[in-house]
Amino acid sequence: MAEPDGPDESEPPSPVSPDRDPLLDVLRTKPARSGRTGQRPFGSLGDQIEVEKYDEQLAAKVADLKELFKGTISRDVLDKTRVFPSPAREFRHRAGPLAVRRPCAERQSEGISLELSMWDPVAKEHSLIHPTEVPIFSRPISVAMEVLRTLPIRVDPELGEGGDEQEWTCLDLADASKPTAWGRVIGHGLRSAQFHSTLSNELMVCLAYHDARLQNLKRGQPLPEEDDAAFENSTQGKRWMAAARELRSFLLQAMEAAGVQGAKVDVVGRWKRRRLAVERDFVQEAFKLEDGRTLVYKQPEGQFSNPNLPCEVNCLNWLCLQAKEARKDASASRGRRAGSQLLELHCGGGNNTVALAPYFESVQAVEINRTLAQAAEDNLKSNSITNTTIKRAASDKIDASITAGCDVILVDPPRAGLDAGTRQSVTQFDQILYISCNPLALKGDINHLGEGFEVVALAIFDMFPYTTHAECAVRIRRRRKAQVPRSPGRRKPLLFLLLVIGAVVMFLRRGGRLRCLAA
Ligand SMILES: C[S@@+](CC[C@H](N)C(=O)[O-])C[C@H]1O[C@@H](n2cnc3c(N)ncnc32)[C@H](O)[C@@H]1O
Repeated sequence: MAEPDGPDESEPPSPVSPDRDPLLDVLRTKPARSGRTGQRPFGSLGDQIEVEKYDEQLAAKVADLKELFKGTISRDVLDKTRVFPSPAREFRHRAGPLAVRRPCAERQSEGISLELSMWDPVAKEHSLIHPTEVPIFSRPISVAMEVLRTLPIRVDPELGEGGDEQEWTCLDLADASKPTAWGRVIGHGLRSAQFHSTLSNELMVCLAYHDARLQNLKRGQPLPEEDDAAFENSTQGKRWMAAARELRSFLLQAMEAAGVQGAKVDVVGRWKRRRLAVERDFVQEAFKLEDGRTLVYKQPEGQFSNPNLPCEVNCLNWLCLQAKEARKDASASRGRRAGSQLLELHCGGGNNTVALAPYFESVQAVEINRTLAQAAEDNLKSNSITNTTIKRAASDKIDASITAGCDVILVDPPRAGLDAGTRQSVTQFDQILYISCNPLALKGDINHLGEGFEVVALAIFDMFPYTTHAECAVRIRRRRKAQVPRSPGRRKPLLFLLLVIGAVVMFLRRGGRLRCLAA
């Protein structure tokens, strides 16, 4: 879903109730808000989440999606759509970046020291996030959000409500008579916070900072206090690390108090071209697939990963089944070895790669983003995958040496769908697996393949509950020659050829008869 190093595309879209804003209305009537994706903009978490209506809302979403795919996917396949619901609460393992705000005087007096807010593109304002009222975040994330609000972190006065320049002191939690030093360090320049958790209760909190001095520095140019050009050894870096360790221990205590089992917390600080991590700048995800394997994934800070992990596991299980089907299909029509080599584009950190590799003899995986390509390499190693090569490249710029021999392709493009070059190369494959977080782009790309291909399986994963968004996946195969429906346009040249042949035969026969008469 994410552009390389671009904005995080895994943000929660605006919650909507199905009767107010059905998908089709959004897709058909709203102008494209993010480039050519035609998608509704991602938005804030309001007060419209109705957990008790989850099933009803999902049913409406599925009906809308089936309606959308009518004419592109056969009736038979639509009827057999596999729908994978999400848990109705605590399903989101990513949140942010959420803007940090200084609370109004009234909230300060209630012990709130910072607020987290999100830009609401519908209301056109920042709306505050109260994780307890919006029960979609994983436990580690909601506990961390809640505790951050009350820790003595002193954010810059300019982040306050308009005109709220009032001074206030954040007192040390241990000694309520002393102002806290670590809270000042953590709060100084803090602009946003991002959260990333795992099913095994790991949590990474990433704090993004503004430092006016860095704006004008050239790449590689040090700050005055960076004696040996290393931020972590500068006074500022050391002070931040000490403060971040304090913060981490408060977060860990809060997890324990909330009964979050086996919690592990990391805190990362990010400035322009500078980054510090208390321990690690990634989380390690682990889960079990239906084929019995337990997979482990390193997910680097600030990079793409699917936000709804239960849905992600369903998606991987479905892909493994479809990989088997694609191979069976390919070998039935083209011989035993057909379908044994996979080309995967947009492999990211290797989520699908690691899951699918054992289902093929070899895999070539392509990713444009350097950090993700490296994470994919690491993930292959930690899962003992040896039949896969990762190539860092743009999907439309890969040469024949990579694609040679591959006859199954998997694509998982960003929200905009396939670019023109990749669309073209996909048509060379007999078996196509396509995962998409944008049904509209998926539909366009399937239609572009034309009549030579057919969708044979469709799955809907409810990756973004309470919104109009969903993740869809399809298996597409090239039709066998006899199955390709002839369009009237294609019949015309054939008809013409038959007429010409008929005329020539008639002419020859008449010529022969004349010669006979002359003899
Ligand atoms: C929706 S994500 C999927 C990532 C991965 N398959 C996963 O499940 O984690 C799309 C991925 O495509 C990558 N990407 C975007 N444009 C690309 C391009 N032109 N060529 C190759 N990869 C690209 C992004 O960096 C991102 O990792």
